[in-house]
Amino acid sequence: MQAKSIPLQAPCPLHAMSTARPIVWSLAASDSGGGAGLQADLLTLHDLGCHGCTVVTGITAQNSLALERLEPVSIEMLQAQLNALTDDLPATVIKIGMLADANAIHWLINWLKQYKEQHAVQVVADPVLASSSGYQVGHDALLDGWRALLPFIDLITPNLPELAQLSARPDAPIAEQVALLQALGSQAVLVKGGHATDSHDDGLVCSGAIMQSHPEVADYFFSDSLNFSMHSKRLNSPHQHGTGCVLSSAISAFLAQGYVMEDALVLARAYIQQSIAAGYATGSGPGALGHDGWPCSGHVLPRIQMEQPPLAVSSPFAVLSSEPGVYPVIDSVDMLQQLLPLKPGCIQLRIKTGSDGDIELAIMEAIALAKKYGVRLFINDYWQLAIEHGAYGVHLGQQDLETADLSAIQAAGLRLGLSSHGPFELARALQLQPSYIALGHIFPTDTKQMPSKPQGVKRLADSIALCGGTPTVAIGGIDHHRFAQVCQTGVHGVAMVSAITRANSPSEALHSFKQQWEQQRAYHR
Ligand SMILES: Cc1ncc(COP(=O)(O)OP(=O)(O)O)c(N)n1
Ligand SMILES: Cc1ncsc1CCOP(=O)(O)O
Repeated sequence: MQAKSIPLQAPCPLHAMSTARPIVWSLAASDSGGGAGLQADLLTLHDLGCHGCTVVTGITAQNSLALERLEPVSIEMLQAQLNALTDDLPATVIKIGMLADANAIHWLINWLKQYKEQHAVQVVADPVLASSSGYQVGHDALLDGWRALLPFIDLITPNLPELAQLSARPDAPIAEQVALLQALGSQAVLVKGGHATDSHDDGLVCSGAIMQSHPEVADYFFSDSLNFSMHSKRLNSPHQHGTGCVLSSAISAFLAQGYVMEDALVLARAYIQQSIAAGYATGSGPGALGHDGWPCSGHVLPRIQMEQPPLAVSSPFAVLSSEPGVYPVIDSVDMLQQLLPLKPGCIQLRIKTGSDGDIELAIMEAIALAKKYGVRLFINDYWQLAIEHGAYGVHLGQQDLETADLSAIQAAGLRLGLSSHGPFELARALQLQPSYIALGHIFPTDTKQMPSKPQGVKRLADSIALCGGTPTVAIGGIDHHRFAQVCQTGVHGVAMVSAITRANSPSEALHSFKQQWEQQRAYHR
């Protein structure tokens, strides 16, 4: 197994932000100390490329040491603020924080019900039931109000004490407490494990024991279609006032930017990690989080755990001998024969139909031919045959991870390429330390039905930054018109199906892409 490292460019992310800022409303209370509440929400939303509007639900007198007084605003004033925003500044996402009065919650439920019937809006709620300094915001009537609000919330983000209050079952395992919230109408729940971290690896038991010395913080996500946990290194900064507000605002911002829920959660967790690291003292108590912009470094990404036992490998997969470069993805030995003399950076055999016998024959022939020309051949899906016949590498999708024997691929010294379709899958792929990560689809494609939306080059650049030293390959809808902008992101390889295989002359098309690649790489190095 070779260990030659590839010179990788550190691309400057183009940022996933455009000049048009999606609007997010924050319904929350003002924190006179500036570290939490509306103030933290606005800083976060702006930092992540959104425009924050505020609906003040209450005013607090607090500093870094204590919350001394809280005054709810009147229902009339709530209504006036919401009316003012509705016509002129409609929300993409509504973030709800501290609600200080049970009557106001019941009024809000009716209002939200109507608003959601008329507008495509997502609602993220952080049920602030007690301040971090110990001030109890609510009692039974407020809790009942929150429970009645649950069916109108797309994601609720309680910490463990808040979950215990909402479920009224503090001693039950987390999953049981969440099931109670789901029975009341919760669609998705993110339980923040930062407070009590008797962090059992199955994530399902909460003894309530405080173990602030535990090296990891874990958050647990539950929805109808997906459950997973996110694990991050515990940062022992004293300056963590407002973390819940920043997390829920960050999730709202990423949702408003068009990310699906699991991607928004992973990016928000990365943002929190970065924000805690940038925390700073304000007064003589716990200070505020820093706001350091779009997450663009892999070390802030959480470790994702979905399965029992978790997917793991003991060491990195074999590294590529050089960057992937121009990377045709083809489905026949015939096409391989046409392209190999042009020596593409890599090539992939991706056969989706045919008998087992024909497929094995094709794989054997392809491996022999690629060796003859000294071209690195990846086999899509058929990892056992790739091992058996000595391919250079294997390319797998995330669903293939459920059945593939990663240790066997690694032990055989084969390189592993993994697909990803967004930050959640990217984080999951990175923790397996593959030889490269494919990022796609970048543009609309007719070649394959995709469950996700095209990412575009801005997100491609952001993902490349998150991958750090792991080589990246862009795929999906890349043709002659789009090739240059893809190369400019600093990606290490460009995989293409139709732009090469459906060209009048596939070999001429490959030749031209190779020339452009050399020019672009020389220019951007
Ligand atoms: C380089 C490269 N990137 C992505 C894919 C897609 O692989 P996968 O997710 O396994 O989907 P199928 O190719 O099996 O449809 C790829 N093949 N190559
Ligand atoms: C296999 C695959 N995986 C993500 S997009 C894609 C198809 C890419 O094909 P094309 O280059 O023709 O758009």
